[in-house]
This record gives sequence, structure tokens and C-alpha cells, in this order.
Amino acid sequence: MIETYKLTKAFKGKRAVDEVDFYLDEGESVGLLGPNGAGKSTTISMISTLIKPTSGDVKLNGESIVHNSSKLRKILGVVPQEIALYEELSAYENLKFFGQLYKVEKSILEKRIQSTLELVGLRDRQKDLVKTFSGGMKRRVNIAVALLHNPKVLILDEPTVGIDPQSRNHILEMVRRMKEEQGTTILYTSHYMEEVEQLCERIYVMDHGKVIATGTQSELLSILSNEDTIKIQVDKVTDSLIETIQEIEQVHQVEEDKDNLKIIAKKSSNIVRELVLAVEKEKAQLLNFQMEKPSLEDVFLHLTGRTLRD
Ligand SMILES: Nc1ncnc2c1ncn2[C@@H]1O[C@H](COP(=O)(O)OP(=O)(O)OP(=O)(O)O)[C@@H](O)[C@H]1O
Repeated sequence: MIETYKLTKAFKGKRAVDEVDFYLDEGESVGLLGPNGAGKSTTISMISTLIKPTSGDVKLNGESIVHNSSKLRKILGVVPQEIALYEELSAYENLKFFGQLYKVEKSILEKRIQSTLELVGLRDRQKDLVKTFSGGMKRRVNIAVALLHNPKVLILDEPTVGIDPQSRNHILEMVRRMKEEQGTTILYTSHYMEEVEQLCERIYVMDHGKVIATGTQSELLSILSNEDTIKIQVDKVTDSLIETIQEIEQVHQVEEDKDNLKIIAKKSSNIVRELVLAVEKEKAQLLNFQMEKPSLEDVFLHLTGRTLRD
């Protein structure tokens, strides 16, 4: 349905998006996962024709949309990171205003306003002014705006950043319902791997403007099939302890998390013994030891040496 070929965007000569090849099939929900600055927003801005690529192409059903975006715009709903609403108007009035602006037919606009408000869980607050809403509620109205013309494809740019848990749950549930009940095609960007794990069938992992891995969740996790993820808790984490563990031959990554250390190491029978010896050598006390199932966060750590939230 939508495909990109070597999609590239440079700002002042620096590539924010670097030859990204990507596809989104009808009815799929695909995640773009990456830390802040990875190039996710720039990628979706090009896909949604808000900015022009420096080079490369975006195609809708085989036709380039870079210079002819009208077909795409009809079927696309985009929820940007920034909230764009009139604070002095009510939720209902905002939707009516944007519905008229987007030329939603008069005869169906009222019904659409009510169904989108229902979907984002704000039907009973529709008469309240947007300025009285929490950040999460404003984000939900913003999503309703993007849904007014009943788009086949919905692109959401980090829709749950910085909002209350109730709104976050509403948004996740809404995306799930749109996909399952209406067959909407979804492109979802996030740096929360749990959300992408929960909602998306296929995932592109981005870092520094490039796609560094892609596949289904289980395909991505199989990157770590030769690795163990081990969590140890010690009485005190020191730099010297981290260095000693990093010197163990099988160890690829060590991540510090309060009193815990998360270690990704090549599968081997003696890794446990090596870790115990390292802790003893540093005169630390081992309080807990746990082998863990790898997560997408671990895949990212393995590929980049950093965590998604660094
Ligand atoms: N208009 C612009 N002018 C200059 N640099 C830009 C512009 N837009 C984005 N960038 C740079 O491009 C890189 C990628 O940014 P982008 O917003 O696409 O990342 P992201 O993965 O969406 O992260 P975030 O979640 O922080 O938005 C960053 O280094 C950013 O500073």
C-alpha cells in the first residue's frame, strides 16, 4: 500500500533520515521504534507529505506521492506530536470547525463527530472548553480530529508521551479497536517498546536516521537467540564492578538500573560462575540473580549499545 525507497531527509547537510526502505500493507499495524532524535517524526512527516524528501521516494499503490499527494491525503489521518486545537472552543466546536475545514460532508459530519468522540472516550465532555482539559484529553481530541474523515490509514506520532495513564489506556485501546473492528491500517511511532509490542505486528527499529532492524516481534527477538539476559542485584553497584563484568569474555552489554545490573551475554555454561567470581572479586554481595526472557529493549541495547530512553 505505502512504500518508501531510500527515503532521505537532510537538514543543513546532516541526514535526519538516511535511505529508509519501508512498507505498510493494507490492514497492518506497524511500529516505528527508536529513541528521541532517531528520525521517526521526520520519516512520518515525509510519508504524510508534510515535508519533501531530500532524495528517495514515497509511493501509494505504486504511484509516487511526493509531487501528487491528493490521493494519499484523502485516506490518511495524521496525529502529530503537537496539539493543534482552539483552547477557547469546546471539544465539539473544535471538531465541527476542523470537520468543515477538511470538507467532511455536512450530512455526515454530526454523526462523525459523535462517533469519534465516542471512540476517544470524550463524548460526555464534548461541551467543555478544551482549555479545561488535561494534556491527555487534549491529545484525545487531537486524535478525534484526525479521524473525522474516516481515514483508511492512521499515523500516530508518539501519542502517549507525557500524558496521564487513563488517557494512555484510552489511546492504546482505541488504536486496537480501530485495527480490529474497522481494519484501519496503523503506523505507530513510539520509544515505549511495551506499546509497540502490544499493538504492532511488524516493527522497524530506527536509530540515527537509519532502520537498524525490522521484522515481527519474534523475528526481532530471535536476534538474541544466542544470548542470555541476566539480571543481578548487588548491595552496591560500583564503576569498578561494571568494568570487571564487562571484561568477562561472553559479556556484550551491561546496563545499570539502581541496584540491579542487566547483563546481555553470549549463551554459555559458565557465565553464571564468571559473574559470581566478578562480584566476589569486587567484594560486593550478590542479593539476587535472575535469567530473563529478552525484550525488544534488549534487542535495541544489543544493536546500539544504548537503551531506548538514553
Ligand atoms: N526542521 C528541522 N531542522 C533541523 N533539524 C531537524 C529538523 N527536524 C528534525 N531535525 C533533526 O533531525 C533528527 C531526527 O529528528 P526526529 O524529530 O525525526 O526524531 P524522532 O525520532 O521523531 O525523535 P523525537 O521523538 O524527539 O521527535 C534530530 O537530530 C532532529 O534534531
